[in-house]
Amino acid sequence: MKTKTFAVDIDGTITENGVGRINLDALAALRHLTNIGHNVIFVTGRSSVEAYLLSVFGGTTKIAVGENGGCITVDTNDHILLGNMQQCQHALNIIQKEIANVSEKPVFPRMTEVVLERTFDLELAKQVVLEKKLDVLLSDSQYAFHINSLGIDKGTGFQNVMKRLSVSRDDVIAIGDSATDIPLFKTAKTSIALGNSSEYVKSQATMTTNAKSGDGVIEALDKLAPKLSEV
Ligand SMILES: O=C(O)COP(=O)(O)O
Repeated sequence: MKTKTFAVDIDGTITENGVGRINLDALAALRHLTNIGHNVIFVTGRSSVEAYLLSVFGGTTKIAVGENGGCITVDTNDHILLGNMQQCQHALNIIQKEIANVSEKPVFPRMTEVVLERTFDLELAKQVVLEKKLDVLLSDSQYAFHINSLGIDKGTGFQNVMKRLSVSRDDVIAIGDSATDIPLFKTAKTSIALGNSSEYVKSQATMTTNAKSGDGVIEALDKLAPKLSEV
């Protein structure tokens, strides 16, 4: 059996979205996959340091894609910056002039992106980005809105990791729940949208689960289990 690489979202996938509390059974299942030789890599809109720490304490593969693909942490003091913070800050200034109630969300420090409270109409902000020809991408993780440099998403960030680990698409399994996970789904042969995903997100995955978040992760891993015995 060949080593598989799991690309796993955090919020809404192994945590209760908005609360940040980990489903311990889901984490134990991911640790088990790591123990039997698979890669389990967190790919999140959180900072890559949070995801890296989760991999240390959780016992999964120690490399993390954060900031929606803008930043990869490969070691305690080794971060690969793919996005450009200045571009995102510039876009924020312009969006704030055009739209009310746009404020930064208090989050752990970011190196390549801006994170916003979900307190305004994202579609309106996307119009501003188009009209002003800003080089950024706006997205909604259901936990926060994000401003990332154009060309940066979870898919491009994870492709960088695939190259580093010499992993091919055929051996990647992506698990997620929100629109920001769709580019990640596209990097994987098998993609799993959890029960708490919107119908649109589900339509972009190759598999769906009935159960939500962490329970959905366990349901998906049970379905895949026959293919995932010791490598
Ligand atoms: O948006 C965030 O900061 C976290 O969201 P994610 O872990 O679902 O990507």
